[in-house]
Amino acid sequence: MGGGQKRGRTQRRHFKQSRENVWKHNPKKILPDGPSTDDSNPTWEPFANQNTGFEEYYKEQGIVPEDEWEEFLSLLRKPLPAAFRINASGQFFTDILSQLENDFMKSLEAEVNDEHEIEAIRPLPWYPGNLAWHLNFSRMQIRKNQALERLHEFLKQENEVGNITRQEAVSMVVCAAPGSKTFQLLEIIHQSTEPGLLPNGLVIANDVDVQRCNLLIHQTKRMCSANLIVTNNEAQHFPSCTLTVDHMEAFRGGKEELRANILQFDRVLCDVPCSGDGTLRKAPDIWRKWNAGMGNGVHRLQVEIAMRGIALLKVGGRMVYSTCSMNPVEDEAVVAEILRRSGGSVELVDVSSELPELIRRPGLKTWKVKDKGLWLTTYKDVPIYRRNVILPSMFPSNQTCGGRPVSYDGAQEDVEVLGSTTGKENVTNLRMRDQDYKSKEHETHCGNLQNNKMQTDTGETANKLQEVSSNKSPAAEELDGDSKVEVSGFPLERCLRILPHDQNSGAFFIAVLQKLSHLHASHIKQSNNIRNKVSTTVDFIRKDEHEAEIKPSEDLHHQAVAEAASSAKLTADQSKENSKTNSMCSEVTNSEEVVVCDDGETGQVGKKDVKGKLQIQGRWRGVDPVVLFTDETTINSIRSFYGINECFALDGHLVTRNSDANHVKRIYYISKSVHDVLQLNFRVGQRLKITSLGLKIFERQKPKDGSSPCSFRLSSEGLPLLLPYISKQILCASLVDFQHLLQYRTIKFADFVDASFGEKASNLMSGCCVVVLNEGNQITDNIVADASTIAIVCWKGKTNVSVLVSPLDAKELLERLAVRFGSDRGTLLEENETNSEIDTSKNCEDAESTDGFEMVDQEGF
Ligand SMILES: C[S@@+](CC[C@H](N)C(=O)[O-])C[C@H]1O[C@@H](n2cnc3c(N)ncnc32)[C@H](O)[C@@H]1O
Repeated sequence: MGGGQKRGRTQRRHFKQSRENVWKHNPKKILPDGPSTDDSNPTWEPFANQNTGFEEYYKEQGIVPEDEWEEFLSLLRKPLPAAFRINASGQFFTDILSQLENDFMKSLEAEVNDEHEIEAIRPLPWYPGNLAWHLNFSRMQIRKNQALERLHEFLKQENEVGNITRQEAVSMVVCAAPGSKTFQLLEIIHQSTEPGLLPNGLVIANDVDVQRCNLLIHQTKRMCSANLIVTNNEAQHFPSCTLTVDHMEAFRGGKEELRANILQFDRVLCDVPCSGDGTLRKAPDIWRKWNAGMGNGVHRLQVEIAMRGIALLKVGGRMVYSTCSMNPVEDEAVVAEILRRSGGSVELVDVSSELPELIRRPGLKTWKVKDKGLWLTTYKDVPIYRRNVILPSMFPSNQTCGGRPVSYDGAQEDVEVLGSTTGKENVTNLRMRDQDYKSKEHETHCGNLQNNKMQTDTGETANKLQEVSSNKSPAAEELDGDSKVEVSGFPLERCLRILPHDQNSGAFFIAVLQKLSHLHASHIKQSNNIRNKVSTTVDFIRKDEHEAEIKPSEDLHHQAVAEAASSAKLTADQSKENSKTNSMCSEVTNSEEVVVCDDGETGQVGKKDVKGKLQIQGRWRGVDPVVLFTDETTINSIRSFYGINECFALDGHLVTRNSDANHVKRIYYISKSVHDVLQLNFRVGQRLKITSLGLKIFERQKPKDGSSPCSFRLSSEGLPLLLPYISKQILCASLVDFQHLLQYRTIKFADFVDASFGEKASNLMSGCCVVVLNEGNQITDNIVADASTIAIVCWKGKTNVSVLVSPLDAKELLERLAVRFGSDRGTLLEENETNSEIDTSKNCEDAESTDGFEMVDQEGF
């Protein structure tokens, strides 16, 4: 795997930047007032864990009642306890659960050191099946505490092999950390399918940052899923993969086929980029950096990404919008803007009865915006020269200077006089920390407002503009009297905010949205107009002639196309982005999934597509094209060598990143759902920039002596999928011989305890083989494998059998066998560590027993 090591180092460096590190060279002095200033005398000092700007901001926003404020701050200043989730689709998940419940929980009883907690380690009460766990120690404490050493080792190892995933407790509610939420989504689709079958669905995970894409690929590789595509597009311009009006001409009379050719999603998770102040406990450097402008700065992008998510959603589908920020400008304001722009096509779902054990707070109905030290309660107060930064959508009413909301007509309902709606009645089912919770700040605002209706005039606006032009700040004057506050009429209390002191976690914001009908083309156009209005400097979406042709009364398909059109036609605009994309790609030329593209050959497109393909070469340069692997000779030789049952389809399911079949090194298996998306992507001219897809199933491996008739070995990741369909090159070993193989890595035929096993092994064809653990001393002539079968990929040489499993995986498997079958764990593990030094590749060239990816410990333990 060329470049694995290099990539590992780069990733480590990249992710170390955000690590828990409270003693760090701090070149900037910390002002008591918040953000730092330049300082030529660098000091070595711990990160400040206070920022008066932060405190003032959140007190004013009223996200925490006054009597909880000290507790809130005190928790924010403590390191975040570690949390992890057991991979329920892992073969050993019940063993791991039992080890945690029966071994670690008991043995660590004495180790509690936190006044908030009575147990050292406990399952999260709101997460089903005891599959998510909370440790009352930060990762730093775990690393340093000797009593926790055994637990630390256990967590590290299980995390590395994919049996558990470190994940922040509150982010388990939904979505993906660098891969962990995607992993969780994959688990969900796999669990809903019978063992041994591939799910009908798929997950497309997208990130604009190619380094994060690579980390995500690494994390999700452990899930061994053929139903994943990782893309590297800008989310706000995520391609539609929808056949547009031009294409539709070619499909007259074939609407059914056309329907199948629209890429729309049942679920979308928008875990958007944010200021991240909900992660203060694990990233304390945010204390130093935080300022109110951070939230304002990402609001526009968040709205754009969320709206793109809505456009890509099927009618009836749901989207989760989430941030790890507590800031209402990034949270409620964005949700309100989605509802406003969607014009009744989207509803905010009441999820108050879900996960009743999870303590959460309702979303705010009112908030303010802070800019350059000024508190702004309404857009009318925004000085003209700040209007390209502070947008109407940041305020609860989205009211412009003209007194009208800038969105669709129905958005008028969004403006209410404060006091008329608090939304409190909608949140009675939530398990609140304080059932009567209602921010005192809110009450104050409400009280003040009841006598102060919102101004919807024009005269006052004119006065303000005059004041602005004379360089005075009308906002400052009005705020002195705290005379008015806007309140959103949307049911924003249905959003949830989780605060650190609710359950000793980080902070998180979640909103669940459901698409009720297609977005009206005019809303899309209006959104574009809004963008043009609010900023003359940003031109996100090119005007689209086809959009205007689509009549709202046309059939559903047309509406779906209209929705998608907002970015389907971005292709031309995206050429502007090319230089950026290309430079990103050039950073990853050594990676496994994203490598330098020598030619644009995809091998799968018709004449018409070739033109598109050449354009794509420019746009996606630096990314190897995905190519369906159709070389019949090779496929037949693989099928025949391993005796792969005909009912296991290979045709149309194998892809590579190399168009020259003779030089293909790795073959990936893709599900039918991934195949369909891939075909659609070819048809629309490869708009999706795919960095990885499917499951590595075969790898080229030549025996030194050329004795094996098959030049591809099985990959460990692909084995569980293929195993039930293999009838040749497969052996059944007793527990002791299986353990010896893992332990010594290479064993001569004559040295197996079970002589008949050695004999059968010697009779196999040279090359790759599979050794299955014979758990119940079954008759071994007819091996029936299923999802619970324990098996490893090996190599049959002239005189011996060697394992093609990484030393780490071998160690883990030995440990699991020891726990399950009660073998002498200590001896076996010690010996295994010694033997892992043995060169496993002595039988064959290119033997990659470790799969070559250096572990990144950022998200580990
Ligand atoms: C809060 S993180 C969450 C992402 C992911 N769910 C995770 O936890 O790793 C935001 C992610 O958005 C990515 N991002 C930032 N801007 C983006 C954009 N315009 N399009 C797509 N991804 C973007 C960042 O690289 C980052 O990985």
